[in-house]
Amino acid sequence: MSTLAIQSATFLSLSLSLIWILFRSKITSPLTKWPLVGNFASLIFSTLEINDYAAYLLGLSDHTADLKGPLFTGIEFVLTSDPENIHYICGSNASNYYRGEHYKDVFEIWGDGILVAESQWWKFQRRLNHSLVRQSGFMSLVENATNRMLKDGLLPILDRAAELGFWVDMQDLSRRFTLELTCKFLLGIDLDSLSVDLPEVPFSKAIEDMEEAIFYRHLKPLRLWKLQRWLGIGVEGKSTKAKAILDEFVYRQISLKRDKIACKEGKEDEDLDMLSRFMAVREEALSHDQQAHNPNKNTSAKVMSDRFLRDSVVNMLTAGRDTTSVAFAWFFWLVSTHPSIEAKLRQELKEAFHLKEGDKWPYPTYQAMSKLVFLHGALCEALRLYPPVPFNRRTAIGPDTLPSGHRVDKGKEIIISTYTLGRMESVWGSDCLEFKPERWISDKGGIVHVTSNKFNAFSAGANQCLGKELAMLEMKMVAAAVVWNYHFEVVEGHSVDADSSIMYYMKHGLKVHVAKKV
Ligand code: HEM
Repeated sequence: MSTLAIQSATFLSLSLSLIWILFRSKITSPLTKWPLVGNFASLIFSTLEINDYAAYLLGLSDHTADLKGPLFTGIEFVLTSDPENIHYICGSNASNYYRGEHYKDVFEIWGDGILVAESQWWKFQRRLNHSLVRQSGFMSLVENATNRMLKDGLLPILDRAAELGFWVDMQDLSRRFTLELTCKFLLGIDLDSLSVDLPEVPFSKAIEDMEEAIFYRHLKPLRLWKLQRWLGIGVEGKSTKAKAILDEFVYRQISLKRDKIACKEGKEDEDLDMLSRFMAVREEALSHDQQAHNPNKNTSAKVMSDRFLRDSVVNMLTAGRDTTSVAFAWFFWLVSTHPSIEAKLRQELKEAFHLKEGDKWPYPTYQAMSKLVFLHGALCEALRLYPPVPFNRRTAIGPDTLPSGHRVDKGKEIIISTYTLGRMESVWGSDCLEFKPERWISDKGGIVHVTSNKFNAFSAGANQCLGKELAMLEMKMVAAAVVWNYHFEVVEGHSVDADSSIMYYMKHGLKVHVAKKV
């Protein structure tokens, strides 16, 4: 090698080492805004997963930090996990905050649906979806579908894995389970993705590809990812193809449902699925529109389009499926790695349903699930430590000062780190990182209710999750049946890490060996 090459290599490695030492050293705080790269310098050099990095930053800054991205990127936001700020932004001063100017662009998968809508259009959808999940018979539909999918889908797969000794990916199985269940109450269909050969479901994969692109849109300048989308390259290219697959599936379901309803013309329609109801609302809007003085012209016009049906389905599909499946994966992992808690969960099931070791699972009703206080605590703990939606964002409509004293200008984005909030010592105590279902049980044996500005997994205020009760019910029914029937052992060498996505997925899934208990 020539002397010049050796000198250049030495200079380069010395410079890199110096930069590395500067960024990693204690004298340089990650909260320091560097001239060109803003606060992102330390992020580039960090080996932490992004949510852990947010927790680390917030730990250094009393739980609120004003952050800036590299020059010309336009990335600038307040990151917070301060419960008082959360209460203020989502509750007492919520009227000064909205989802944001580019929100619909970033979350294009949701079209104009409830998860991205604002003002009157959001109110209309909120009322509609609320009435659908509360309609009589809906919970029984969910109960029957859950038990049937346990009996005919999930449990036979786990039995087979236990008998033949092969490992299964519990994250993948949970995702298939919640997909089947959501498709049942939303579209009234079975996909058969929980059959033993575990077939690929293209539109399910399409949703994951779109979610990956959404995550990176939070880290890239707007112009960059829009250019990538226009060029059809990288995750953006993948996301565009995914959208076409998803839309094709949903529009086909709408058309099939229309045919089905047409065939039943004149007969009483007993379908409880949400798509049938969205269609009925659309028909109603069409008939209202023919009246001369329809006071809700704007809403009606939106409801009348097929796009309304598409967006309603996609919003409910992603809201109901991904969140719950992520919660399952972390719950099963926590239980499999905490044998004393697994034993307490089994003990609770024995007492509640008069079971002895080896008894067959009785598939209790959903009302009976309210007896399971320890299970409730264990699920809340999983949601606290591993919230399926690890962050949420809002944008200031006008200038404001947060309770933490931070100024926010008009248009400033605020990112709420739900992940950090669940791990804060000042909120949860010195054992905040421990999996302790007992913290959710009162001295009298009842459930401890924690306000949503401290336990934010389902968000807070007006936009709080509409499916919270449904999700808790579904999780209890599945978790109880699985914990009673099986014990999981994580496959040796399998690493359980979080993925970079808007959902707190496990990067490599959850590979477990299954042992039968019954
Ligand atoms: C463990 C399970 C779940 C978690 C952790 C969860 C979490 C959340 C969060 C954090 C939000 C707020 C999003 C925002 O502010 O932009 C939300 C909203 C929502 N969730 Fe859930 N969710 C779960 C299950 C479900 C289920 C099963 C359904 C459907 C039946 C559902 C339907 C919705 C809807 C419709 C909204 C929009 C509410 C609005 O903007 O008014 N969720 N959820």
